[in-house]
Amino acid sequence: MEDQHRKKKGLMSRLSRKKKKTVFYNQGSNQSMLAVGDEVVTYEDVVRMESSAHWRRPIVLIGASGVGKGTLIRKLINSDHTRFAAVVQHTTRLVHPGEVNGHTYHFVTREEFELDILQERFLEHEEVKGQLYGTSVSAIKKIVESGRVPVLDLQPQSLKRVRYSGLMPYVVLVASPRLERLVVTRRVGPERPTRRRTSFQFII
Ligand SMILES: Nc1ncnc2c1ncn2[C@@H]1O[C@H](COP(=O)(O)OP(=O)(O)OP(=O)(O)O)[C@@H](O)[C@H]1O
Repeated sequence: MEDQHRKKKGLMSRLSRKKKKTVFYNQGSNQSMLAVGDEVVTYEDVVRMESSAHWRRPIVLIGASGVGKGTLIRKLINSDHTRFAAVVQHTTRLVHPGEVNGHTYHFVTREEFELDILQERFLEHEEVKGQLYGTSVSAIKKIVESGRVPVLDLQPQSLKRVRYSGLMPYVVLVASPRLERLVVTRRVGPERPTRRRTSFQFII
């Protein structure tokens, strides 16, 4: 009996030792979304988190370029605008006629954008043709506060940031169908005039 008790105690103390070993990241503030080092977390406590009336968990899709993430996001949002919403990106590009600030994009100056980068306000950002585009934590939180579920796609390398952003998203990997299916369903049309079979292999 005592032997059994000692065995159990031994197991418990091994578990709690293991738990203590795992703090590799500074998780304190908003500033701390980046890893302190490049260590990989090998163990962490996991709890089930459901969406509630107070916190809608964002849905983040990841997957190869062209697999259909954007298409799925549009379908989901169009299925119920009162429930799901797209995340409005920030950009430094000029406003085009008919575009509305805060609706199409949050239009900001390069100085404002760069300040936001320094303050780690973006989950990810990129420069395309000399203009900056980024997905901010605040744009996602705004949707959550409106009682809707933000739906967005991110690069896999942004997952570490999203992990420490406090957003607690559901992350869904959009896997590709088989090559034969891709060739049939993504037939050449006005949208994709010259898609070759080999280019599908990048999606798989
Ligand atoms: N289930 C599907 N059946 C047929 N065509 C599809 C399907 N899903 C997506 N497509 C088409 O495949 C192309 C790529 O889709 P989409 O832009 O949604 O991919 P993506 O993963 O968002 O790509 P990226 O990350 O490069 O923006 C589009 O032309 C889209 O119309």
